[in-house]
Amino acid sequence: MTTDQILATLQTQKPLVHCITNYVAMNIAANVVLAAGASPAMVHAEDEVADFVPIAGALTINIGTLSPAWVSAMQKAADAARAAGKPWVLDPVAHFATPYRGEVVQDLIGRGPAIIRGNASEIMALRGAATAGKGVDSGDSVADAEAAAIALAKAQGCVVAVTGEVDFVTDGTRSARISGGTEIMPMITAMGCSLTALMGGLAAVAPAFEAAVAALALFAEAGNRAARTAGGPGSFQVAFLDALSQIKPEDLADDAGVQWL
Ligand SMILES: Nc1ncnc2c1ncn2[C@@H]1O[C@H](COP(=O)(O)OP(=O)(O)OP(=O)(O)O)[C@@H](O)[C@H]1O
Ligand SMILES: Cc1ncsc1CCO
Ligand SMILES: [Mg+2]
Repeated sequence: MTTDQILATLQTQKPLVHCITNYVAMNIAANVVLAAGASPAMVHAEDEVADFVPIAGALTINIGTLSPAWVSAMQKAADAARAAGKPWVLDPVAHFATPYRGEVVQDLIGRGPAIIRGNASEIMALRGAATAGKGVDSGDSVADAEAAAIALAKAQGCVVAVTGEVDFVTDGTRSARISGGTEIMPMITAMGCSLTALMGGLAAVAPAFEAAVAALALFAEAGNRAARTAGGPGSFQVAFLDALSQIKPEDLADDAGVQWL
């Protein structure tokens, strides 16, 4: 499927996206999913996630503000997604920062995500590479993470998406680079978390590799448009949601900014 077909399908089907994300991201991630045309639900109680996953089109798990009850819910949700044949997307926020985060992420990877989406430092650290990242923000370039992304995709049999100035997506065999967006984007918290939620929505209606590329192309185009009017990070966030809601499938038909490798 092409990016314009994927966006058109999302907007017609309006898939329900089950998001387990962090306290920082919950509001903007839900608004991003809605602006693109899908339907978010932030559901993280351990007693209900396994019942919610089967009614959703896809699941996303972000470990940003984890704690034991949340981790248990993430594990149950991931297992339910696998059992129901629903794709799920993992966002390994700052997993290298503490042993607890690292152990949780390794456990979740073992539960079969369809896509792992992280910034360059997060993806490099998943392959044991030294990184300059300290917390949730990346300290490394995407170019330096490409080899790790390919190795990770091959080892886990999943799609890996690395974000930064120019994004990189790979399934271990095919790869793509996506350019666009603006340097204002990393100045707004939870843009990456929101992207992960949107990627889940697109993975509900398209194969994982194409869905990941489509999510990045959509973010790049919305970022380009918002940068034309924004005066800084505050107004950019508002302009970004407006732009995302105004992008039509045909606006992405030329695949501008996507380099298929
Ligand atoms: N310098 C940049 N120029 C253009 N776009 C960028 C730049 N940095 C990040 N982006 C875009 O911002 C979005 C979020 O990517 P980023 O790598 O900042 O995620 P992240 O570090 O996981 O964010 P967070 O943890 O705050 O949610 C992606 O769409 C990415 O393409
Ligand atoms: C700032 C922050 N802290 C934990 S999660 C999060 C959102 C960006 O990843
Ligand atoms: Mg992040």
